Amino acid sequence: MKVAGGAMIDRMRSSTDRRDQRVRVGAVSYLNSKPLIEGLAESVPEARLTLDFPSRLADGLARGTLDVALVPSIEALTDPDYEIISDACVAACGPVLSVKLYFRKAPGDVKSLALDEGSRTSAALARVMLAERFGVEPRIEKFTLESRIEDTSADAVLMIGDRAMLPPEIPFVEEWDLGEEWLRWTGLPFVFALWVGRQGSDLGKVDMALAAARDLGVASIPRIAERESALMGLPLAVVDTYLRRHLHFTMGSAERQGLKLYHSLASKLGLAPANRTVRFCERSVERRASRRPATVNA
Ligand SMILES: C=C(O[C@@H]1C=C(C(=O)O)C=C[C@H]1O)C(=O)O
Repeated sequence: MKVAGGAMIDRMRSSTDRRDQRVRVGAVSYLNSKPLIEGLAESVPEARLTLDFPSRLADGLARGTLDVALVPSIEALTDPDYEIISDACVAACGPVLSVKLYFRKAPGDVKSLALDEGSRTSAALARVMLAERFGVEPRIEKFTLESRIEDTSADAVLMIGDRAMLPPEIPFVEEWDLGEEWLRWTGLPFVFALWVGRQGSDLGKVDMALAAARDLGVASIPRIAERESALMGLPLAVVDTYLRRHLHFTMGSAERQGLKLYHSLASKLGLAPANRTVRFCERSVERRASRRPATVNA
């Protein structure tokens, strides 16, 4: 008999204690995920939607307190039972605007790196780029969700999500947009987050609903941008351009290629399990051509 570890025990407990039988869906609370969850709560009443930071969603899925989550793309490799259940994703082909690495020293001289606590994928991507391109493997520090960039003295600081969309008030010697750097380096789009569930779990119609919510969300970007810019206090043009031009929300073959390359580079550095490939649930493989906006790289 296999002895259950902490995460497995949590998972067993959470599945036996449950009175609420609704499918527990976790989505990222950042602006970038709004087009993926448009109308989702209403369209699948048999699901319960919660919003949180990406790293916390990954922990919830691992512990079994979530059945499906929009997790950092590196997390798809962490459990052999995981599968990607939708072609809906958060991706960029060029500058992403909300994943920034700020340098106090030239990249080749970085000895300490503060990583946004909300991130897993960009955190590993920053380390991959520094190792592969500059041969540096800095000491890692945590950049907490409450911290301001002035609070850390690390040589480089990674910030993601809504707070990364505002320019820092202190000067840095160099700044990378990781979507832009990845495209320049590999010629491929980058997938930041994707919908993952456990193979064999009964998700009802949730996987279909995720694609439908994305289609509705993408068609509703002008309305979402108006609503969110007012809530966030950001200019409408910035929010609209971010959602319409910088991000895209469908995983096609180029995105899967980018994901595969990223996973192999992360594994090589010991940041993801080696010799594991992600499993795509049949319905998650997009049959249409990739719909990246042509203007992004122009
Ligand atoms: C584009 C972004 O993608 C996010 C980046 C993630 C990560 O680095 O782990 C996870 C989820 C995405 O929502 C962003 O947060 O700005």
